[in-house]
Amino acid sequence: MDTKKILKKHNIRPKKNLGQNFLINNKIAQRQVKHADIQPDEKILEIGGGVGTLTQELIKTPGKITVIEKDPKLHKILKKRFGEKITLIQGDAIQTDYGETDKVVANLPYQISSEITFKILKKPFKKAILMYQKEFAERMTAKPGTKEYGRLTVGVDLYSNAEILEKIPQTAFYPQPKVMSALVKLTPKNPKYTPKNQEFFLDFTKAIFSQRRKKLKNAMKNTRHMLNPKPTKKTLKQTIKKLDKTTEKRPEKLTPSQIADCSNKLYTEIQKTKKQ
Ligand SMILES: C[S@@+](CC[C@H](N)C(=O)[O-])C[C@H]1O[C@@H](n2cnc3c(N)ncnc32)[C@H](O)[C@@H]1O
Repeated sequence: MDTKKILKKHNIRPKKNLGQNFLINNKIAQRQVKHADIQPDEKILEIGGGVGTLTQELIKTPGKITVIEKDPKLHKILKKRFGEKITLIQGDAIQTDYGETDKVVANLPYQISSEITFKILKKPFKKAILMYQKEFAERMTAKPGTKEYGRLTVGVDLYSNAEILEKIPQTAFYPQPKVMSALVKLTPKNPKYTPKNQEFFLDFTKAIFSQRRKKLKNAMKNTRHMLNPKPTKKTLKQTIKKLDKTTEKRPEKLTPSQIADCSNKLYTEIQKTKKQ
């Protein structure tokens, strides 16, 4: 069914604060669902159902579809359109415990891109096909040494391989967003090493990228207070010595593996001093 017609019929005025840029191009929704390659009985989660443009494609697959929608008015429309065919949750996807899921397919409300991405990544999943603002997608998939490379890249890389599938023009949405979008595929990865403490790693990454143009050793010294557990000055000095040449580089030039190595070594040293 035509998205604009449904919006008109229900007198929906798109809400900016809920990121309501509705997809009006069914072909894109179809491609998005095809990318997800949904198998019988797989648990599929859609975040932000809107008036159901993507949902109407998802229900054609053999998956078990769960849709979360925050806006009560849109929730009502989805209930009327899809009834028993889907599990429908009215609520905030950030706060809601949506249980286990195999695949996530969504045109995300862009203001929660970061928070919802990490929520997805931190739980077991097989694949996610997600629409983001193009700039955000480029930061997720950036290479070290580029201006887009940063803590988002490194954080996402810890859990998954991220790939831009296609760039999507503003005309695919109503109302048209100011910037282009991009469809991204996330697949979980088996890390070569597991950072001992993932939250520590994410804090460490945030800390050092707040000083991305300083040498790592100085960035680490300047941001000691941002870490939990916080290393003593002595522990930090010892770790920097052990890390040797890596700490002479700028954070923006380090690969995700090098950053994880630094974070792991620091975390291990902190644990050692705690035991003493
Ligand atoms: C970009 S629109 C996509 C709508 C629809 N899936 C489509 O493709 O046209 C984002 C949707 O997410 C909903 N939304 C915004 N914040 C949300 C949140 N925190 N939790 C769940 N849904 C949210 C909005 O109301 C809106 O329907």
